[in-house]
Amino acid sequence: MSTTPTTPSAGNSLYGGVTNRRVTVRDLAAAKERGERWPMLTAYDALTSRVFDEAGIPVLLVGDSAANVVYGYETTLPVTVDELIPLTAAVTRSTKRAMVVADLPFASYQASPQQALETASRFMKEGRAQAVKLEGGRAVAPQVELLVSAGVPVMAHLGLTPQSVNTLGGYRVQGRGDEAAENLLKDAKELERAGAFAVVLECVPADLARRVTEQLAVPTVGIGAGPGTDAQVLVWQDMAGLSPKVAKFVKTYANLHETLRDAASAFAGEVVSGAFPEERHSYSA
Ligand SMILES: Nc1nc(=O)c2c([nH]1)NC[C@@H]1CN(c3ccc(C(=O)N[C@@H](CCC(=O)O)C(=O)O)cc3)CN21
Ligand SMILES: CC(C)C(=O)C(=O)O
Ligand SMILES: [Mg+2]
Repeated sequence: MSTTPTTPSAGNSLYGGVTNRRVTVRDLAAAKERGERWPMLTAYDALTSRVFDEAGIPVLLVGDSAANVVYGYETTLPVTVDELIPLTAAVTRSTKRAMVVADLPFASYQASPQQALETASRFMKEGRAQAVKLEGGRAVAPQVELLVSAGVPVMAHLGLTPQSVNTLGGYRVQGRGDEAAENLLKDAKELERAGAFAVVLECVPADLARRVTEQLAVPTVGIGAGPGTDAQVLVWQDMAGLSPKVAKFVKTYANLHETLRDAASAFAGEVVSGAFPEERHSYSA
């Protein structure tokens, strides 16, 4: 498989720069020092993650959003470690260059740092992930500390944390108002202190995300957090126009829903009419 990005960007060491090895946490730290932005996409299977690796996406997240886009659950809460590990293994097997980050699912890390390490070790041993992501503020700082001390790079996730949808009261913008903003900023600093190598900021006001980005040494990854973060992430099916409904923060760069529906309809029509298969699709004796 190709590991050379098809659309290298001159002057960006990360996007199009690193070629013959996996992207590391040090590459991401260096990118922030140079003021270079980078993209992250979710990935859940072999063929699409290969495409994203080829496109030069430096970080792929096997998101617990697989609950929604792969398994068809309403929220991310039901998805299990056993459901996510095979997807993680498929993504790492099919990529050569991207750093693969595995989302730890709901209730697989919150109970204790020990639980977090047991779960993370499965994602690394069985899924061959290079890093894990977990949701939450200072409450999970002890988890981050133990994981990092054990050699597991940890990406943090603040703001709209979908695993807490039931305590947040829905998928709403977080960090509005002075008190909530200061609280989120403190969480971000505490997670950085605990050793997180990056912090996802989901659905927070753009000015707050910019402040967090300025005050942290580690990169921030925004989703619905405005243009001031170091990186941007989207769920790939949202970005590619496959998801039936998307949040306001999504921009669609393709219309896969229409493209695939038209392909399926064309196939169906030709089967019904007998136009497919032709002789060239058939074997002789
Ligand atoms: N396909 C997909 N894309 C995602 O981005 C995503 C998932 N699934 N599953 C897990 C979470 C859930 N996410 C969501 C879901 C809905 C909104 C949403 O509808 N937000 C409102 C904000 C309303 C407000 O407070 O102003 C919106 O209208 O955009 C946001 C994030 C993000 N994650
Ligand atoms: C949207 C990203 C940040 C995520 O956590 C997921 O896809 O699960
Ligand atoms: Mg997630």
